[in-house]
Amino acid sequence: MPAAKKGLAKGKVEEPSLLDQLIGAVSAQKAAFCCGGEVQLSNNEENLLSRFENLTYDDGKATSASIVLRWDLPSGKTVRKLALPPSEAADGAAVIEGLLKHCTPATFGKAGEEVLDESYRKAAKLDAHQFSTNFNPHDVGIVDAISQILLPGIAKPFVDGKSTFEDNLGVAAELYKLNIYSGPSGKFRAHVDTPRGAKQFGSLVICLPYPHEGGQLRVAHQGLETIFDWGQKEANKIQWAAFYSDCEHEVLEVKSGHRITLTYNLYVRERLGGVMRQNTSVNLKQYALSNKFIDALKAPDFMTKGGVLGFYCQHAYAHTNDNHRNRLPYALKGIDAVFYSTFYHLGLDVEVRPVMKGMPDEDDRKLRKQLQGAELVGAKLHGVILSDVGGCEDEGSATMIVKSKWLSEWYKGIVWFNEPGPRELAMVHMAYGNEPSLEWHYSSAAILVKVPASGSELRDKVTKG
Ligand SMILES: O=C(O)CCC(=O)C(=O)O
Ligand SMILES: [Fe+2]
Repeated sequence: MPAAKKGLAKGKVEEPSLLDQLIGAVSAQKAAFCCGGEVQLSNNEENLLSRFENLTYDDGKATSASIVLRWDLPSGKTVRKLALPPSEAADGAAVIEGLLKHCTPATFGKAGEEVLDESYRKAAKLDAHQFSTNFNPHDVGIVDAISQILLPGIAKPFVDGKSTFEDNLGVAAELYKLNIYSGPSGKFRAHVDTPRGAKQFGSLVICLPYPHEGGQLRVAHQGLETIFDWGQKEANKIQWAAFYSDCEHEVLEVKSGHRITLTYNLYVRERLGGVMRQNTSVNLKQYALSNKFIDALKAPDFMTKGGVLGFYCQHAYAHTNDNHRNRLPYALKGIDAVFYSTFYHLGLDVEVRPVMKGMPDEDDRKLRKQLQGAELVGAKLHGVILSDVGGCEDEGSATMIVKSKWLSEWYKGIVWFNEPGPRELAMVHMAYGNEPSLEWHYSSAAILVKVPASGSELRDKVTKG
């Protein structure tokens, strides 16, 4: 830590205690600037077949098949292949020499230009379009681990005009280069990677199983550093590290062998919610619901005057919690997501609203009659309403109090598909009586779709699709 160094130079201030150092290392997310690990290789076909059998990592580690690299020869007509770890029989060393022959020297970015300088970076490279591999960091849980450790430090809620959400974000790892740092002098001096666009937040390095010594990766951030030493004599595992773009890092000199790596750019991207977007990769027309609904709309006697379809969400979303409500509709899942996105993509007016079904018994007969078959639909999603109204006799019935404080409208004639699902506390107010007490009201999240009337422009548009 810089402060400690200054103190020591004067010979007055003592080294911070181990505990202080530990606290310093954990504070303000400092410790979560990089992560890494290893994945064992499995040569046994049976093990590979069952490698996704374990639900948790407590039950067994993820393993990887041995890795195959294929690359194009400059003519573009022939493809070469290298299996890793190298088998002696296949004369791995000769194949590596062949691979190196088809690589070009790796450059690095300096003041916006690609520079070749072997005193700074000595390595060979293939660009992502020049090779392919059966290895994918998603398969062995590496991308999930990065999402869990590095993403929270950068996933600030982003605003898309409608909602703010950070739980919906995930990590995309894009293959960037194959690099070979060969002994005795392969290296990459201390540098910071150039992010490729605003959504890149870090880099992932996968060290493939090939014998080498040295070539440690040093990653530094705010006075802390981690060293990843991947040298191995008997290459039997894949090792990896991921770090934020603003971390200084370097590859120390490789002493012997070849340090073969795959590098990936890490991007932050929407993980949940894509189904609800205009440019989704899901074809909503393939939902049975979509076609059935279009058929119904085509029938002249189906909701001729238009109306409202209602579907109570089947999953719980904490929709009256101020921190969570903005994530709807993007956090909808399962059948709720299918229902919402089907109608949304047909171009209809669809919203998630809180609904209070079954208001308390209403004493006032006139009001009771009026409200028969009506549901109280919240005007929008919002936090729990706490009110001190209701403590006196003349403050009206519970129904009237809720209606006056809980921003809502009465809806009659909603065509419901199902019964209310999970309920959340929506409003609390005083209740008049001998003893002071509280009255609690609950709402369910529901998806409401406005069905256009027969002959309307919108209905014609939807049916002609
Ligand atoms: O190979 C490594 O460990 C790091 C490589 C690196 O820093 C880079 O490709 O920018
Ligand atoms: Fe780098």
